Amino acid sequence: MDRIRIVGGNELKGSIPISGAKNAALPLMIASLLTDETLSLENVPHLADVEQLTRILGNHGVDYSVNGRREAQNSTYARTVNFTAKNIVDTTAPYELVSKMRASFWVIGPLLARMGEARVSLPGGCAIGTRPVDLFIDGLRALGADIEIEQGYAHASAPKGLVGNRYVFPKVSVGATHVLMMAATLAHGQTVLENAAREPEIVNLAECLNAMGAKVSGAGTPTIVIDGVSSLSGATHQVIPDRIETGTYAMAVAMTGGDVILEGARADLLESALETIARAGVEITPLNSGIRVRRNGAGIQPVDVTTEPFPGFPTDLQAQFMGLMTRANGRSHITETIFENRFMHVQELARLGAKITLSGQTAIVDGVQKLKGAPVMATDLRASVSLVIAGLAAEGETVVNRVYHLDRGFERLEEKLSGCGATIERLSS
Ligand SMILES: CC(=O)N[C@H]1[C@@H](OP(=O)(O)OP(=O)(O)OC[C@H]2O[C@@H](n3ccc(=O)[nH]c3=O)[C@H](O)[C@@H]2O)O[C@H](CO)[C@@H](O)[C@@H]1O
Ligand SMILES: C=C(OP(=O)(O)O)C(=O)O
Repeated sequence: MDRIRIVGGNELKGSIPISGAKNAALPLMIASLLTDETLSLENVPHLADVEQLTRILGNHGVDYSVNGRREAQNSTYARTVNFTAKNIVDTTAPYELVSKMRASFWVIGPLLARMGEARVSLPGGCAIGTRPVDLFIDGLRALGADIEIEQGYAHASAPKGLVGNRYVFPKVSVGATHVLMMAATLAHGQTVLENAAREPEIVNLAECLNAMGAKVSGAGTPTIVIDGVSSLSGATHQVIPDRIETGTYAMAVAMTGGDVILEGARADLLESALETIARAGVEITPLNSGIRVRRNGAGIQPVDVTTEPFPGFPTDLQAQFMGLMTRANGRSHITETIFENRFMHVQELARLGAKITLSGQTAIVDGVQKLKGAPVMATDLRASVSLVIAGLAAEGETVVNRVYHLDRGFERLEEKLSGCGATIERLSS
C-alpha cells in the first residue's frame, strides 16, 4: 500500500494548478445516463473516484473515451472525457461497485427517469457519519416512484414515468438535490425543489442539464424549478475548478508560509473559506488567472469556525483548517454541523503534537509552537490531507499511511506540493 513521506519545514513558493472538481465531475458523469447522445466533459480530474464511477457507468452500458492533452503552461492534465449511454444495458448498480463510493448511489435518479426502473445498492463512501438516503427516497416518491428497500438495495420503479411535484427538503442535501434535479428533467410537468442545496457543483450540473436541453432555473438559490422535457441531447460542458482542493492548498501555504499562485482557482467558489483563512493572517489576492496566497513572517492567528451548507464554511475543509489551527497563536473552536463523525483526524493530529479536545460537535484547538513528525494514518479523504498540511510544518519526517483515501480526491498531490518546494514523496510498496 502506498504511503506519503514528508519532511516538514519548507516554505511553499511558486504555483499550483487547480484540477477540475471531483464533486462536480461525479454528478456530471452520472448525467450522461439521461441521454443516448454523447456528453463531453472538459477538465475531468484523474482520480480514483472518477475511475470507479467510470466502471459503474460502464456496467450500465456507458461507453467512454479520453482525449488527454498536456497543458504546456502549467503542466496540468485537463482531460476531456466523452460519455455515451446509447443503450442502458443494465439498471442494477451492484453492491461490489456502489459500496466503494457514496456518489455512485446517485445513478438511481437518471436510471429511474430514463428507464422507469433502477435497482441500486445502498452506498458507501467516507465513514464520516451514518449518511442515510431517506431524502432521496422521499423525494423520488414525491415524483411518483415506488421504492422498496430490500436486502441492501433500493428497488425503484416508475413504469409510466416520473411526474413533476413540489418537494421541500427537510434538510439541505447536496446529493439528494443533484438526484432530484436530474430525475425531474425527464418527468411529466413541473417540479419545484425547495430548501435545495446551493453548492457551486449544483449550479455546474444545472448548466450542463440545460445545455442538454433541460429546463432548469433557480440553481444556486434554495428554490429550483424544473420543467420536464421528453428527451435530452448530448452536450459539451466544463467541470468547475475544485474549490476544496483550492482551499486545501491555500491552507497549506498558510501553514508553511510562502507565496503561491493557485492557477485556475476561482475565488467566488469559496468566499467564506478564503475570508476565514485571511482572518488567520494570510494575504489572499484574487487574480484573473487564479488566487495568490501569501504569508510572510507573521504567525497564524486563531479563528473560530462552524461548518455550514454553501455559502457557509464547507465541511470538506474542516479537517484542513484544524490542521492549520494546530499552529495558531492561541485557542480556536471548530464546530462540525454537517456530519456527526467527522473528527477522526483529531487523534492523528495529536500524534504530531497537536493539542485538541472534543466537546460534542466542537473541537477546541490550542495552538502549539512546534509539531513533530510521526507516522500517521489517513482515515478519510479530507482527514488525510489535514495530516499532510500538518506534516508540511512538522519538524522531521511524517509518513501518511493509507494513501488510497487521498487518491480519491487529490490529483498528483505530491507532485503539486514538491513543485513548490515541499519535501514530499510517494513511497510505493
Ligand atoms: C460526492 C460529493 O459531492 N460529496 C459531498 C456531498 O456529500 P453528500 O451529498 O453525501 O452530503 P449531503 O449534503 O447529502 O449531506 C448533508 C447531511 O444530510 C444528511 N442526509 C443526506 C441525505 C439523506 O438522504 N439524508 C440525510 O440525513 C447527511 O447524513 C448529512 O448529515 O456533500 C457533502 C456536504 O457538503 C460533502 O461533504 C461531500 O464531499
Ligand atoms: C466526503 C467526501 O466524499 P464522499 O461524499 O464521496 O464520501 C468528500 O469529498 O470530502
